[in-house]
Amino acid sequence: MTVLECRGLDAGYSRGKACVHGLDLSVDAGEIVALLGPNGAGKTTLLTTLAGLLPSLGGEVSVGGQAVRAGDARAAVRAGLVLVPDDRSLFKQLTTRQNLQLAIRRRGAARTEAVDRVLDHFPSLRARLKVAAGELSGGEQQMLAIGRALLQQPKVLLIDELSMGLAPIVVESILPVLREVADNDRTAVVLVEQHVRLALDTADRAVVLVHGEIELTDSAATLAGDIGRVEEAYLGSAAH
Ligand SMILES: Nc1ncnc2c1ncn2[C@@H]1O[C@H](COP(=O)(O)OP(=O)(O)OP(=O)(O)O)[C@@H](O)[C@H]1O
Repeated sequence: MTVLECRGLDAGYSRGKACVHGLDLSVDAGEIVALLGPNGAGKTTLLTTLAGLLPSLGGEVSVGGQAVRAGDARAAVRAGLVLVPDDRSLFKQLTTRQNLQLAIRRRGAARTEAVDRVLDHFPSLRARLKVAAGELSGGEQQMLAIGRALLQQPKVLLIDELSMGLAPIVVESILPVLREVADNDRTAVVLVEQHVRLALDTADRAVVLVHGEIELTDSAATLAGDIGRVEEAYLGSAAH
């Protein structure tokens, strides 16, 4: 079942200068889509626009069949579009626990239960609950950023540059959590990831964005078995 639908989406930083052009993209509930592409392809711009942090320059976005008002971050979160930005945007002076608690409006037992579920996903955060987010390791910060996003009960989790600055072993411990969330909660995940191999191993489908347009899309398993097609799509970008 389609949960996220973009039709003819134009995105960019000023009118008449779109860097994502007429993008059509559908993502199913429980599906992980790896959004790949060279530097400057428009991946961050697309996620930021979906999250309502940038006004879109045209086209439509809907979640669960309901149109989402463009350029309205609150409307995006209410619709279930939740972004984990590449800088992770944690409250660095606040503790891990406080960062998690700020993400949920619910009170009392429901809040404790929701935080507990996140800690089940990321057990290493349990020992770090009283530590300021700024003191956490890069991997712990990424876990906290994803945990905080999960507390907002996303229908579509948008993750920008998951592995930025992290050791591969740390990334490999985080990626299975996305699979669990997709499989068990039917959350859709759009994952921007520079490590193509890791992304293809985790995702159901991959989309290669080049100069703001979809150059290639196929099942992740198919592309993992023919990585040359992905490389060609990237290299093709140099010829544009
Ligand atoms: N704040 C900004 N203002 C104006 N133009 C921007 C801004 N941020 C990015 N751009 C431009 O928008 C285009 C798309 O950039 P974007 O960051 O979305 O690409 P990306 O695929 O995420 O690449 P990267 O992996 O390098 O982050 C690029 O040409 C970039 O220079």
